[in-house]
This record gives sequence, structure tokens and C-alpha cells, in this order.
Amino acid sequence: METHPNNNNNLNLNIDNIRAIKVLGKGAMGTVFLAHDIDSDPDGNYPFALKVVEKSLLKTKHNDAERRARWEMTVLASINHHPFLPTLLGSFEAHDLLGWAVPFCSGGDLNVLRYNQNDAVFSSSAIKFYLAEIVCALEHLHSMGIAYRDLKPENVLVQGSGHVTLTDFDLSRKLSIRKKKQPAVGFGSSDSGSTNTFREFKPLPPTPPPPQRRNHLTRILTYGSGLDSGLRKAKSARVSPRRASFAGGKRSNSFVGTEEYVSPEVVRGEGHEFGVDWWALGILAYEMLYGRTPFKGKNRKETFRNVLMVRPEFVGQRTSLIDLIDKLLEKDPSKRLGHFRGRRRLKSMIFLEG
Ligand SMILES: Nc1ncnc2c1ncn2[C@@H]1O[C@H](COP(=O)(O)OP(=O)(O)OP(=O)(O)O)[C@@H](O)[C@H]1O
Repeated sequence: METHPNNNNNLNLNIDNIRAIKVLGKGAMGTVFLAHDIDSDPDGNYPFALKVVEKSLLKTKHNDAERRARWEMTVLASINHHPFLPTLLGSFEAHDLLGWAVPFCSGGDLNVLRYNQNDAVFSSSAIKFYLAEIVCALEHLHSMGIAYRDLKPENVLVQGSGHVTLTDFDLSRKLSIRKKKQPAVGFGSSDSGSTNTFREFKPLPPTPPPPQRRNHLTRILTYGSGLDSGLRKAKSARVSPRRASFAGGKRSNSFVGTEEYVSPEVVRGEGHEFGVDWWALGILAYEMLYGRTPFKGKNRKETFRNVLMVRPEFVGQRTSLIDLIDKLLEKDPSKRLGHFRGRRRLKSMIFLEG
């Protein structure tokens, strides 16, 4: 996508100037529009993806929903131009809505893309290409102290250029990586009982809610307008966050993620760290290779049992990719590929072997 020449990070968007072109998708938290700014871009040559959440709906969903939406914006605002992570182009807050703009990814997501392949699976070289880019994105988030915690094909968007962009940061979590005693902060600060301080994070400029009146976006969300393609995010029941005891510091004990992607340490409620993302990367790679996830059971209980007890089944000849997936799906997070210095090994397995 071409970026508007005047776009800087953290622009305050004027809600009255935004025009929605179509609905790109709907998630649990909000609606994502393809939109443009009629003032700076009257012809819509530089459209962007605009995520809009209705505050009233947030309140009915989950106590933490509004904080999660704001946390997502905070994370986006903190990402300083990375090729495989979204840049926050601007944000707004109205009395009823909260919204933010990120670059539009015209290639769909990895789940949709997979279904468009022969037999709904990718070639090994395509998988390695996507894994390499996702590893770069995860490494960057981890270097910021953020565990992503929601890696799955639906959250890997494809840019017009074919490169990936991770999306959906509301379940992500800031983990303290250096000072062990510092409590974890993030949307899940309720887990820690601490106040959010987002120290390394650039706080978003507060935007006073304008007086109550209906704007273009509110009208669309309330009455519909033919822009809605009826799209709703496919599959993947999310496991809702539930409280667990807080271990403090660098591990997070909240129980989050998407059933088939949840790691053994999360199922056990032992507390987890960045390794959950490497586990999820293994599941994602497995799904791209075989067209199914490795531990899916008849129900959640069976899935979790499989996650804890069952070794993944690898059909066919042992290849370097299968070896890589096997090492990512190591149940013990301290032995999992990607753990601490193992990250170099992970990268060399992906980058150097073709
Ligand atoms: N930058 C983008 N470019 C194109 N489409 C996008 C973009 N961001 C989001 N979408 C579309 O909107 C859908 C919903 O977005 P997103 O996952 O951010 O919403 P959500 O409400 O957080 O979802 P969830 O149910 O996972 O919480 C995505 O699956 C995707 O189809």
C-alpha cells in the first residue's frame, strides 16, 4: 500500500473527515474498515485500515475490554517502524467510539491464503519465508518486552508486497525482562494488581471526547450501510483471560490465547513468558504444512490434554522444516527452540537452510 505522504505516527484523526469505504473484517473487539481522510486525501488514493471499537459494546463484553483496546493502541504507538509490524497512522476518540488507523494489508490473512492453495497447504519454501518474517516481528516485540500471545494464521496479515504484518495486540503483555522484581504491566494489570506505568511506551496524546452527535462511522455501525460484507473472523475460539495467581516479575500467569495454539505452560497455569510465542509459531508452521493443527481434540478438554501429553504426529519424510517444528513444539519451555540463546539456532534453521 502507498502511504500518505503526510502520515506521521500518532496523528490525531478528525472523525468528521473519515469516510469508510468498506468493512474489511469484524473481530471480537471491533470493526475494521478500509477508510480514507476526505480532507488530506479526497479521492481515497491512500486508504488505511481503521479499527473502530464501540465503547458501549466493550463494556458489555468483558471488564477488561476497554483497557485492552487502549493497550492495543499503546503497543501500536510504541512500534517504531518495523517491516513486519503495523505502524500507528493515527487515532481518535469520540464519546461513543475509539479508533485507530494502520496501513491497509491488501493480501488477506494467512488463513485465507492457505485455503487458496492447492490442498489448503503451503510449500515448505513458502512456510519458511513466512516463518522468517514472523520470527523477525516476534523478536522485535520481545526486545520491547512484549509477549504477543495471540499468534495464529488469522492474525498474520499479508501486505500488498507479499510481506507479512502481525495484527491484533490486545492480548499481548508487557513482561519485565531485566528487573525480576518489577511486576508485569499491560492490559492484564489486573493480574498483577499493579498500576500500569508503560515506562518505555510513548503514551498516546489524550483526545477529549467531542460533544455527543452522530458521525459517519457511528451511523454505519448503528444502521449499517451496505459496506458490511458480513465478514467475521473465521474459526479459532479464544480462550478468555482468567485470573491465576500472580508470580510477579517476568512471567505472566493469565490464561489467554486461542485453544489450539495454547502452550502447555499456559494450560498448566504455571506462568509463562516469551516461549508461548515460539510454541504458537510451531503450531502455525504445522498448520501451514499439514492443513490442521496438531493437538485438536473433540472438545477443549481433550485439546488441552493433547497439548500436555501427546507428541505431534509428523507424516512423511523427516525434513529440516519438520525438525524445526518439532523443536518449537517442545513441551518444556526451557528446552524449546527460541528459548534465550536458542533463538540464534532458530534463525539459522530458518534462514540458512534455504
Ligand atoms: N491492516 C489491516 N488490513 C486489512 N485488513 C485488516 C487489517 N487489520 C484488520 N483487518 C481485518 O479485520 C479483521 C479483524 O481485525 P482484528 O483482528 O484486529 O480485530 P479484533 O476485534 O481484535 O479481532 P479479535 O476477534 O481477534 O479480537 C482481521 O481478521 C482482518 O480481516
